[in-house]
Amino acid sequence: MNKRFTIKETKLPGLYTLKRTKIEDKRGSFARMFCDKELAGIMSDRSVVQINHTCTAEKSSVRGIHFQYPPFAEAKFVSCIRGRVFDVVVDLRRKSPTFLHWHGEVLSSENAMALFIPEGFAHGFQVMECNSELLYFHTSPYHMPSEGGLHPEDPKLAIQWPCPVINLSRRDAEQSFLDDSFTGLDL
Ligand SMILES: Cc1cn([C@H]2C[C@H](O)[C@@H](COP(=O)(O)OP(=O)(O)O[C@H]3O[C@H](C)C(=O)[C@H](O)[C@H]3O)O2)c(=O)[nH]c1=O
Repeated sequence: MNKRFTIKETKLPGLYTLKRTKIEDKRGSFARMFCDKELAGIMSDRSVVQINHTCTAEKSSVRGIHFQYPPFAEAKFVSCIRGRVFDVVVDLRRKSPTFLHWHGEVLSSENAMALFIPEGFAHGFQVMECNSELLYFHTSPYHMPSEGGLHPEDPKLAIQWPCPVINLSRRDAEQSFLDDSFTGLDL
């Protein structure tokens, strides 16, 4: 059987795009969403401990940008199973040569693209089609006290969102902008 994922590293070390192989026939298509054997090279000794699902109704809505502090820092495998989103990750690893750099990737059910996001990155997305749905595979359990967040319109990040940012949760809208006191995560 041919490989089920095409894996490529991005310009942010440790962040990978994965394109699912769609097996298509007259009924439609079949794709594998996760495979510990084929993804062992990037999953390493991590395992999936939680799977979350979000549905976001209105185009231009933004969720995020979130992360968890160590020891609850998590790797996330994010896939879009309906619609289309502009997915954004920010490198928060203090020792990284790309500290505070961001990467944007269009994930859609159509392009079958996913992101593997290692520990030390913050994640958010903007909906580009209404009623878009994401699946997240997490390698660390949700731990609310360890949650951290960045404001999606933080000038220090200068994220180029494709549409005006709307529908932020109260928590996200109230995130303060980064200042020089933020030195990142020590991972
Ligand atoms: C993340 C999470 C949340 N929750 C509860 C907490 C709230 O009562 C409710 C909604 O949480 P929140 O508003 O933080 O959901 P999002 O804004 O979609 O957050 C997510 O969106 C960004 C883009 C992400 O990458 C994270 O996976 C996640 O933080 O679900 C849970 O019960 N378990 C969880 O793992």
